[in-house]
Amino acid sequence: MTPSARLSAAIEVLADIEARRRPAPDALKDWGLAHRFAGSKDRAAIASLVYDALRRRASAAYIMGEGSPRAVLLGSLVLARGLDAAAIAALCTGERFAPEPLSAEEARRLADPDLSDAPAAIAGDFPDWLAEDLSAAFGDRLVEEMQALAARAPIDIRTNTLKTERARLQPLLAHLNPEPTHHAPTGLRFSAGEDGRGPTLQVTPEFLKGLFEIQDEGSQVVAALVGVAPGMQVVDLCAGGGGKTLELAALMDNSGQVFATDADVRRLAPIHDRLTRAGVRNVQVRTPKGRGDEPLADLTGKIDLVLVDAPCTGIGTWRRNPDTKWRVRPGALDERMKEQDLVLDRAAKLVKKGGRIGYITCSVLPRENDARVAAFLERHPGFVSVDPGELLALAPDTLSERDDLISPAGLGLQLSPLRTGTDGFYCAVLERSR
Ligand SMILES: C[S@@+](CC[C@H](N)C(=O)[O-])C[C@H]1O[C@@H](n2cnc3c(N)ncnc32)[C@H](O)[C@@H]1O
Repeated sequence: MTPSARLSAAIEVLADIEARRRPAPDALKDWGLAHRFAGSKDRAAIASLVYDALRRRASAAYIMGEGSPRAVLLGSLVLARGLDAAAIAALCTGERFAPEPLSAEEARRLADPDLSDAPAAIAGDFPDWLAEDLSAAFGDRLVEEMQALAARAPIDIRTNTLKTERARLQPLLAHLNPEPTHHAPTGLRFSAGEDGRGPTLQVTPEFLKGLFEIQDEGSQVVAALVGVAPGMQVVDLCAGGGGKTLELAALMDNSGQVFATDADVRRLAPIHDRLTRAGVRNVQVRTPKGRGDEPLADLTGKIDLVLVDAPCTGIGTWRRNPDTKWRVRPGALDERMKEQDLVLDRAAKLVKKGGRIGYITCSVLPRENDARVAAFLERHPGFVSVDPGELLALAPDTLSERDDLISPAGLGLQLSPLRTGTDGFYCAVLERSR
Protein backbone atom coordinates (compact mmCIF):
# COMPACT_ATOMS: atom_id res chain seq x y z
CA MET A 1 0.00 0.00 0.00
CA THR A 2 1.16 3.55 -0.68
CA PRO A 3 1.53 6.01 2.23
CA SER A 4 -1.56 7.80 0.86
CA ALA A 5 -3.62 4.60 0.82
CA ARG A 6 -2.62 3.96 4.43
CA LEU A 7 -3.97 7.40 5.34
CA SER A 8 -7.30 6.58 3.70
CA ALA A 9 -7.42 3.28 5.59
CA ALA A 10 -6.68 5.03 8.90
CA ILE A 11 -9.53 7.49 8.26
CA GLU A 12 -11.84 4.52 7.59
CA VAL A 13 -10.82 2.83 10.86
CA LEU A 14 -11.29 6.06 12.84
CA ALA A 15 -14.78 6.41 11.33
CA ASP A 16 -15.61 2.84 12.41
CA ILE A 17 -14.35 3.48 15.96
CA GLU A 18 -16.54 6.58 16.16
CA ALA A 19 -19.67 5.18 14.49
CA ARG A 20 -19.77 1.91 16.42
CA ARG A 21 -18.00 3.07 19.61
CA ARG A 22 -15.57 0.22 19.22
CA PRO A 23 -12.23 -0.35 20.94
CA ALA A 24 -9.42 0.54 18.53
CA PRO A 25 -7.84 -2.96 18.52
CA ASP A 26 -11.18 -4.50 17.45
CA ALA A 27 -11.73 -1.97 14.67
CA LEU A 28 -8.19 -2.48 13.39
CA LYS A 29 -8.58 -6.25 13.45
CA ASP A 30 -11.84 -6.04 11.48
CA TRP A 31 -10.22 -3.79 8.92
CA GLY A 32 -7.39 -6.29 8.50
CA LEU A 33 -9.84 -9.18 8.01
CA ALA A 34 -11.80 -7.23 5.40
CA HIS A 35 -8.61 -6.18 3.52
CA ARG A 36 -6.55 -9.32 3.37
CA PHE A 37 -4.30 -7.91 0.66
CA ALA A 38 -2.75 -5.57 3.25
CA GLY A 39 0.54 -6.92 4.60
CA SER A 40 1.71 -6.82 8.20
CA LYS A 41 3.76 -3.65 7.59
CA ASP A 42 0.69 -1.92 6.18
CA ARG A 43 -1.45 -2.99 9.11
CA ALA A 44 1.18 -1.81 11.58
CA ALA A 45 1.51 1.55 9.84
CA ILE A 46 -2.27 2.04 9.78
CA ALA A 47 -2.52 1.15 13.46
CA SER A 48 0.18 3.67 14.26
CA LEU A 49 -1.66 6.42 12.34
CA VAL A 50 -4.90 5.57 14.16
CA TYR A 51 -3.20 5.60 17.59
CA ASP A 52 -1.47 8.91 16.91
CA ALA A 53 -4.83 10.40 15.88
CA LEU A 54 -6.51 9.08 19.03
CA ARG A 55 -3.72 10.43 21.24
CA ARG A 56 -4.27 13.92 19.80
CA ARG A 57 -7.99 13.69 19.02
CA ALA A 58 -9.12 16.85 20.82
CA SER A 59 -6.22 19.09 19.81
CA ALA A 60 -6.30 17.86 16.21
CA ALA A 61 -10.04 18.61 15.97
CA TYR A 62 -9.41 22.06 17.48
CA ILE A 63 -6.77 23.11 14.98
CA MET A 64 -8.90 21.79 12.11
CA GLY A 65 -12.12 23.43 13.36
CA GLU A 66 -14.06 20.15 13.16
CA GLY A 67 -13.92 16.63 14.64
CA SER A 68 -14.54 14.38 11.61
CA PRO A 69 -12.24 11.33 11.28
CA ARG A 70 -10.51 12.96 8.29
CA ALA A 71 -9.94 16.24 10.17
CA VAL A 72 -8.58 14.46 13.24
CA LEU A 73 -6.24 12.32 11.15
CA LEU A 74 -4.94 15.30 9.15
CA GLY A 75 -4.49 17.41 12.29
CA SER A 76 -2.61 14.61 14.02
CA LEU A 77 -0.12 14.42 11.15
CA VAL A 78 0.96 17.94 12.10
CA LEU A 79 0.73 17.58 15.89
CA ALA A 80 2.05 14.05 16.41
CA ARG A 81 4.30 13.60 13.37
CA GLY A 82 5.49 17.14 12.63
CA LEU A 83 4.46 16.98 8.94
CA ASP A 84 3.91 20.36 7.31
CA ALA A 85 0.93 21.38 5.18
CA ALA A 86 2.84 20.82 1.90
CA ALA A 87 3.82 17.27 2.87
CA ILE A 88 0.22 16.49 3.79
CA ALA A 89 -1.08 18.02 0.54
CA ALA A 90 1.36 15.78 -1.38
CA LEU A 91 -0.23 12.71 0.26
CA CYS A 92 -3.82 13.84 -0.32
CA THR A 93 -3.94 13.73 -4.11
CA GLY A 94 -7.37 12.16 -4.57
CA GLU A 95 -5.80 9.66 -6.98
CA ARG A 96 -6.64 5.95 -6.68
CA PHE A 97 -6.67 5.14 -2.94
CA ALA A 98 -5.40 8.51 -1.68
CA PRO A 99 -7.57 10.85 0.43
CA GLU A 100 -9.30 13.72 -1.38
CA PRO A 101 -7.15 16.82 -1.98
CA LEU A 102 -7.04 19.39 0.84
CA SER A 103 -9.66 22.14 0.75
CA ALA A 104 -8.34 25.71 0.96
CA GLU A 105 -9.61 25.86 4.56
CA GLU A 106 -7.84 22.61 5.51
CA ALA A 107 -4.58 23.78 3.93
CA ARG A 108 -4.82 27.10 5.80
CA ARG A 109 -5.46 25.42 9.14
CA LEU A 110 -2.71 22.82 8.69
CA ALA A 111 -0.25 25.62 7.92
CA ASP A 112 -1.04 27.43 11.18
CA PRO A 113 -1.76 24.91 13.97
CA ASP A 114 -2.23 27.20 16.97
CA LEU A 115 -3.15 25.78 20.37
CA SER A 116 -2.10 28.81 22.42
CA ASP A 117 -5.69 29.81 23.33
CA ALA A 118 -7.04 26.26 23.65
CA PRO A 119 -8.61 25.21 26.97
CA ALA A 120 -6.59 22.73 29.08
CA ALA A 121 -8.71 19.72 28.09
CA ILE A 122 -7.95 20.42 24.42
CA ALA A 123 -4.29 21.37 24.69
CA GLY A 124 -3.78 18.35 26.98
CA ASP A 125 -6.08 15.99 25.01
CA PHE A 126 -8.28 14.62 27.79
CA PRO A 127 -12.06 14.39 28.37
CA ASP A 128 -13.59 17.54 29.90
CA TRP A 129 -15.21 15.70 32.79
CA LEU A 130 -11.79 14.76 34.21
CA ALA A 131 -10.52 18.37 34.33
CA GLU A 132 -11.15 18.79 38.05
CA ASP A 133 -9.54 15.47 39.05
CA LEU A 134 -6.53 16.02 36.83
CA SER A 135 -6.05 19.58 38.09
CA ALA A 136 -6.05 18.20 41.62
CA ALA A 137 -3.33 15.77 40.51
CA PHE A 138 -1.08 18.16 38.62
CA GLY A 139 -1.93 21.77 39.62
CA ASP A 140 -0.35 24.33 37.33
CA ARG A 141 1.58 21.67 35.37
CA LEU A 142 -1.69 20.12 34.19
CA VAL A 143 -1.30 20.79 30.46
CA GLU A 144 2.38 19.81 30.34
CA GLU A 145 1.68 16.58 32.24
CA MET A 146 -1.25 15.69 30.01
CA GLN A 147 0.67 16.48 26.82
CA ALA A 148 3.36 14.06 27.98
CA LEU A 149 0.63 11.48 28.60
CA ALA A 150 -0.61 12.08 25.02
CA ALA A 151 2.79 11.36 23.46
CA ARG A 152 3.99 7.99 22.15
CA ALA A 153 5.48 5.54 24.63
CA PRO A 154 8.73 3.63 24.28
CA ILE A 155 8.77 -0.12 24.94
CA ASP A 156 10.46 -1.26 28.14
CA ILE A 157 11.51 -4.71 29.25
CA ARG A 158 12.65 -6.05 32.61
CA THR A 159 15.57 -8.46 32.66
CA ASN A 160 14.59 -11.69 34.36
CA THR A 161 17.34 -11.80 36.99
CA LEU A 162 16.44 -15.39 37.80
CA LYS A 163 18.01 -16.30 34.46
CA THR A 164 20.41 -13.54 33.42
CA GLU A 165 21.48 -9.96 34.06
CA ARG A 166 20.99 -6.74 32.13
CA ALA A 167 24.61 -6.46 31.04
CA ARG A 168 24.39 -9.92 29.43
CA LEU A 169 20.95 -9.40 27.88
CA GLN A 170 21.66 -6.05 26.24
CA PRO A 171 24.27 -7.36 23.76
CA LEU A 172 21.95 -10.23 22.78
CA LEU A 173 19.35 -7.64 21.72
CA ALA A 174 21.87 -5.13 20.31
CA HIS A 175 20.36 -5.35 16.80
CA LEU A 176 17.20 -3.74 18.24
CA ASN A 177 19.17 -0.85 19.83
CA PRO A 178 18.08 -1.04 23.47
CA GLU A 179 19.28 1.50 26.05
CA PRO A 180 19.41 0.84 29.80
CA THR A 181 16.37 2.38 31.51
CA HIS A 182 17.10 5.56 33.40
CA HIS A 183 15.67 4.48 36.77
CA ALA A 184 14.85 0.77 36.86
CA PRO A 185 18.06 -1.16 37.54
CA THR A 186 17.30 -4.15 35.30
CA GLY A 187 15.29 -2.50 32.52
CA LEU A 188 16.05 -1.89 28.85
CA ARG A 189 14.21 0.59 26.65
CA PHE A 190 13.45 0.45 22.92
CA SER A 191 12.40 3.63 21.16
CA ALA A 192 9.49 3.57 18.78
CA GLY A 193 10.56 3.94 15.14
CA GLU A 194 9.52 6.72 12.76
CA ASP A 195 6.12 5.11 12.36
CA GLY A 196 5.59 4.94 16.12
CA ARG A 197 6.01 1.16 16.34
CA GLY A 198 8.59 -0.59 18.46
CA PRO A 199 10.23 -3.97 17.80
CA THR A 200 8.15 -7.16 18.09
CA LEU A 201 9.96 -8.49 21.12
CA GLN A 202 7.71 -11.48 21.81
CA VAL A 203 9.18 -13.40 18.88
CA THR A 204 12.82 -13.08 19.93
CA PRO A 205 14.59 -16.24 21.18
CA GLU A 206 15.55 -14.32 24.34
CA PHE A 207 11.87 -13.70 25.16
CA LEU A 208 10.92 -17.29 24.41
CA LYS A 209 13.71 -18.45 26.76
CA GLY A 210 12.31 -16.26 29.55
CA LEU A 211 15.28 -13.89 29.73
CA PHE A 212 13.01 -10.84 29.92
CA GLU A 213 9.45 -9.63 30.39
CA ILE A 214 7.78 -6.68 28.69
CA GLN A 215 6.99 -4.24 31.49
CA ASP A 216 6.88 -0.46 31.66
CA GLU A 217 9.73 1.08 33.65
CA GLY A 218 7.26 2.73 36.05
CA SER A 219 5.69 -0.64 36.81
CA GLN A 220 9.17 -2.08 37.46
CA VAL A 221 10.00 0.78 39.84
CA VAL A 222 6.83 0.76 41.95
CA ALA A 223 6.80 -3.02 42.44
CA ALA A 224 10.31 -2.70 43.90
CA LEU A 225 9.22 0.04 46.35
CA VAL A 226 6.72 -1.96 48.37
CA GLY A 227 9.53 -3.55 50.42
CA VAL A 228 9.55 -7.14 49.20
CA ALA A 229 12.53 -9.28 50.30
CA PRO A 230 13.74 -12.87 49.90
CA GLY A 231 12.14 -15.35 52.29
CA MET A 232 8.91 -13.40 52.81
CA GLN A 233 5.36 -14.75 52.68
CA VAL A 234 3.73 -12.59 50.01
CA VAL A 235 0.28 -12.42 48.44
CA ASP A 236 -0.23 -10.93 44.98
CA LEU A 237 -3.95 -10.32 45.32
CA CYS A 238 -4.67 -8.86 41.86
CA ALA A 239 -2.14 -10.92 39.96
CA GLY A 240 -3.92 -10.86 36.57
CA GLY A 241 -1.57 -12.32 33.95
CA GLY A 242 1.27 -12.15 36.48
CA GLY A 243 3.42 -9.20 35.34
CA LYS A 244 4.15 -8.11 38.91
CA THR A 245 4.14 -11.67 40.28
CA LEU A 246 7.14 -12.43 38.08
CA GLU A 247 8.95 -9.34 39.32
CA LEU A 248 8.20 -10.20 42.97
CA ALA A 249 9.58 -13.72 42.47
CA ALA A 250 12.75 -12.29 40.92
CA LEU A 251 13.19 -9.73 43.72
CA MET A 252 12.79 -12.60 46.21
CA ASP A 253 15.35 -14.64 44.30
CA ASN A 254 12.90 -17.56 44.12
CA SER A 255 12.85 -17.91 47.92
CA GLY A 256 9.94 -17.58 50.40
CA GLN A 257 6.47 -17.90 48.91
CA VAL A 258 4.19 -15.83 46.70
CA PHE A 259 0.51 -16.75 46.61
CA ALA A 260 -0.95 -15.32 43.41
CA THR A 261 -4.66 -14.96 42.81
CA ASP A 262 -7.19 -12.82 40.96
CA ALA A 263 -10.96 -12.46 41.11
CA ASP A 264 -11.08 -13.08 37.35
CA VAL A 265 -9.93 -16.61 36.53
CA ARG A 266 -9.62 -15.84 32.81
CA ARG A 267 -7.11 -13.07 33.50
CA LEU A 268 -5.16 -15.39 35.76
CA ALA A 269 -4.93 -18.25 33.26
CA PRO A 270 -1.78 -17.13 31.33
CA ILE A 271 0.22 -16.90 34.56
CA HIS A 272 1.08 -20.62 34.58
CA ASP A 273 2.98 -20.56 31.27
CA ARG A 274 4.67 -17.29 32.17
CA LEU A 275 5.93 -18.66 35.50
CA THR A 276 7.35 -21.73 33.76
CA ARG A 277 9.04 -19.72 31.04
CA ALA A 278 10.61 -17.38 33.63
CA GLY A 279 11.94 -20.25 35.77
CA VAL A 280 9.92 -19.14 38.81
CA ARG A 281 9.66 -21.73 41.59
CA ASN A 282 8.28 -19.85 44.60
CA VAL A 283 4.79 -18.96 43.34
CA GLN A 284 1.62 -20.88 44.21
CA VAL A 285 -1.33 -19.88 42.04
CA ARG A 286 -4.62 -19.93 43.94
CA THR A 287 -7.47 -19.96 41.43
CA PRO A 288 -10.93 -19.16 42.90
CA LYS A 289 -13.44 -21.99 42.48
CA GLY A 290 -16.44 -19.88 41.54
CA ARG A 291 -18.02 -16.72 42.92
CA GLY A 292 -17.75 -16.20 46.65
CA ASP A 293 -14.84 -18.66 47.02
CA GLU A 294 -11.94 -17.30 49.12
CA PRO A 295 -8.88 -19.22 47.94
CA LEU A 296 -6.69 -17.49 50.53
CA ALA A 297 -8.78 -18.29 53.63
CA ASP A 298 -5.92 -20.27 55.24
CA LEU A 299 -3.59 -17.26 55.03
CA THR A 300 -5.58 -14.87 57.25
CA GLY A 301 -3.22 -12.83 59.47
CA LYS A 302 -0.11 -14.66 58.23
CA ILE A 303 1.27 -12.56 55.41
CA ASP A 304 4.30 -10.21 55.43
CA LEU A 305 3.32 -8.30 52.30
CA VAL A 306 0.13 -8.14 50.26
CA LEU A 307 0.54 -6.53 46.86
CA VAL A 308 -2.65 -4.86 45.65
CA ASP A 309 -2.07 -3.98 42.00
CA ALA A 310 -5.56 -2.57 41.96
CA PRO A 311 -8.15 -2.50 39.19
CA CYS A 312 -8.22 1.12 38.00
CA THR A 313 -9.14 3.41 35.10
CA GLY A 314 -5.65 2.91 33.63
CA ILE A 315 -5.29 6.64 32.95
CA GLY A 316 -1.55 6.35 33.58
CA THR A 317 -1.26 4.13 30.48
CA TRP A 318 -3.05 6.45 28.07
CA ARG A 319 0.15 6.75 26.00
CA ARG A 320 -0.22 3.06 25.14
CA ASN A 321 -4.02 2.80 25.07
CA PRO A 322 -5.15 6.17 23.73
CA ASP A 323 -8.65 5.10 22.75
CA THR A 324 -9.52 4.23 26.36
CA LYS A 325 -9.24 7.89 27.30
CA TRP A 326 -12.19 8.81 25.13
CA ARG A 327 -14.19 5.79 26.33
CA VAL A 328 -13.76 6.06 30.12
CA ARG A 329 -16.98 7.23 31.84
CA PRO A 330 -17.69 8.68 35.32
CA GLY A 331 -19.65 5.51 36.17
CA ALA A 332 -16.58 3.37 35.45
CA LEU A 333 -14.46 5.50 37.75
CA ASP A 334 -17.05 5.04 40.54
CA GLU A 335 -17.01 1.28 39.97
CA ARG A 336 -13.21 1.10 40.10
CA MET A 337 -13.16 3.09 43.36
CA LYS A 338 -15.59 0.60 44.95
CA GLU A 339 -13.43 -2.31 43.76
CA GLN A 340 -10.32 -0.61 45.14
CA ASP A 341 -11.93 -0.31 48.59
CA LEU A 342 -13.07 -3.93 48.48
CA VAL A 343 -9.72 -5.30 47.47
CA LEU A 344 -7.90 -3.25 50.12
CA ASP A 345 -10.30 -4.58 52.78
CA ARG A 346 -9.57 -8.10 51.55
CA ALA A 347 -5.83 -7.42 51.80
CA ALA A 348 -6.17 -6.11 55.38
CA LYS A 349 -7.42 -9.51 56.58
CA LEU A 350 -4.33 -11.29 55.27
CA VAL A 351 -1.62 -9.08 56.77
CA LYS A 352 0.11 -10.09 59.99
CA LYS A 353 1.08 -7.57 62.68
CA GLY A 354 4.01 -5.52 61.36
CA GLY A 355 3.18 -6.69 57.82
CA ARG A 356 2.41 -4.40 54.91
CA ILE A 357 0.06 -3.75 52.02
CA GLY A 358 1.60 -2.30 48.87
CA TYR A 359 -1.13 -0.40 46.99
CA ILE A 360 -0.38 0.27 43.33
CA THR A 361 -2.46 1.75 40.51
CA CYS A 362 -1.65 2.79 36.97
CA SER A 363 -3.76 5.90 37.49
CA VAL A 364 -2.95 9.53 38.20
CA LEU A 365 -6.33 10.43 39.73
CA PRO A 366 -6.19 11.32 43.45
CA ARG A 367 -9.67 9.74 43.85
CA GLU A 368 -8.17 6.33 42.92
CA ASN A 369 -4.94 6.94 44.80
CA ASP A 370 -4.51 9.09 47.94
CA ALA A 371 -8.28 9.20 48.55
CA ARG A 372 -8.56 5.39 48.58
CA VAL A 373 -5.61 5.15 50.99
CA ALA A 374 -7.13 7.82 53.26
CA ALA A 375 -10.51 6.04 53.24
CA PHE A 376 -8.78 2.74 54.05
CA LEU A 377 -6.98 4.30 57.04
CA GLU A 378 -10.35 5.58 58.31
CA ARG A 379 -11.87 2.11 58.06
CA HIS A 380 -8.82 0.33 59.52
CA PRO A 381 -7.40 2.15 62.54
CA GLY A 382 -4.91 -0.70 63.06
CA PHE A 383 -2.98 0.44 59.95
CA VAL A 384 -0.70 3.43 59.39
CA SER A 385 0.65 4.71 56.10
CA VAL A 386 4.40 4.50 55.56
CA ASP A 387 5.95 7.92 54.97
CA PRO A 388 6.58 8.31 51.21
CA GLY A 389 10.04 9.62 52.18
CA GLU A 390 10.81 6.05 53.28
CA LEU A 391 9.68 4.75 49.90
CA LEU A 392 11.95 7.26 48.17
CA ALA A 393 14.84 6.00 50.28
CA LEU A 394 14.24 2.53 48.78
CA ALA A 395 14.06 3.94 45.24
CA PRO A 396 16.90 3.86 42.71
CA ASP A 397 19.46 6.70 43.22
CA THR A 398 18.01 8.64 40.28
CA LEU A 399 14.73 9.01 42.21
CA SER A 400 15.69 9.03 45.88
CA GLU A 401 15.92 12.84 46.13
CA ARG A 402 12.74 13.46 44.12
CA ASP A 403 10.35 14.98 46.69
CA ASP A 404 8.30 16.18 43.72
CA LEU A 405 7.10 12.59 43.30
CA ILE A 406 5.20 12.72 46.60
CA SER A 407 1.47 12.60 45.82
CA PRO A 408 -0.83 15.61 46.44
CA ALA A 409 -2.14 14.42 49.85
CA GLY A 410 1.30 13.12 50.83
CA LEU A 411 0.30 9.46 51.24
CA GLY A 412 2.22 7.91 48.35
CA LEU A 413 4.40 8.46 45.28
CA GLN A 414 3.19 9.41 41.81
CA LEU A 415 5.22 8.67 38.68
CA SER A 416 4.24 10.11 35.30
CA PRO A 417 5.63 10.48 31.77
CA LEU A 418 6.65 14.08 32.47
CA ARG A 419 8.20 13.41 35.88
CA THR A 420 9.91 10.10 35.37
CA GLY A 421 9.59 9.26 31.66
CA THR A 422 7.40 6.28 32.59
CA ASP A 423 3.71 5.47 32.52
CA GLY A 424 1.68 7.09 35.33
CA PHE A 425 1.93 4.85 38.40
CA TYR A 426 0.93 5.46 42.03
CA CYS A 427 2.28 3.53 44.98
CA ALA A 428 1.56 3.70 48.73
CA VAL A 429 2.46 1.33 51.56
CA LEU A 430 0.24 0.62 54.59
CA GLU A 431 1.60 -1.08 57.69
CA ARG A 432 -0.36 -3.06 60.27
CA SER A 433 0.65 -1.62 63.63
CA ARG A 434 -1.69 -3.74 65.80
C1 LIG B 1 -4.19 -3.84 37.21
S1 LIG B 1 -4.85 -5.41 36.97
C2 LIG B 1 -3.56 -6.47 37.52
C3 LIG B 1 -2.35 -6.55 36.62
C4 LIG B 1 -1.32 -7.57 37.07
N1 LIG B 1 -0.95 -7.42 38.46
C5 LIG B 1 -0.04 -7.52 36.25
O1 LIG B 1 0.99 -6.99 36.72
O2 LIG B 1 -0.08 -8.02 35.11
C6 LIG B 1 -6.04 -5.53 38.26
C7 LIG B 1 -6.63 -6.91 38.49
O3 LIG B 1 -7.46 -6.86 39.66
C8 LIG B 1 -8.43 -7.88 39.55
N2 LIG B 1 -9.46 -7.67 40.59
C9 LIG B 1 -10.50 -6.81 40.60
N3 LIG B 1 -11.18 -6.89 41.77
C10 LIG B 1 -10.55 -7.84 42.52
C11 LIG B 1 -10.78 -8.42 43.82
N4 LIG B 1 -11.78 -8.01 44.60
N5 LIG B 1 -9.92 -9.37 44.26
C12 LIG B 1 -8.88 -9.78 43.47
N6 LIG B 1 -8.64 -9.28 42.23
C13 LIG B 1 -9.46 -8.33 41.76
C14 LIG B 1 -8.86 -7.77 38.10
O4 LIG B 1 -9.43 -8.96 37.63
C15 LIG B 1 -7.53 -7.44 37.39
O5 LIG B 1 -6.93 -8.59 36.85
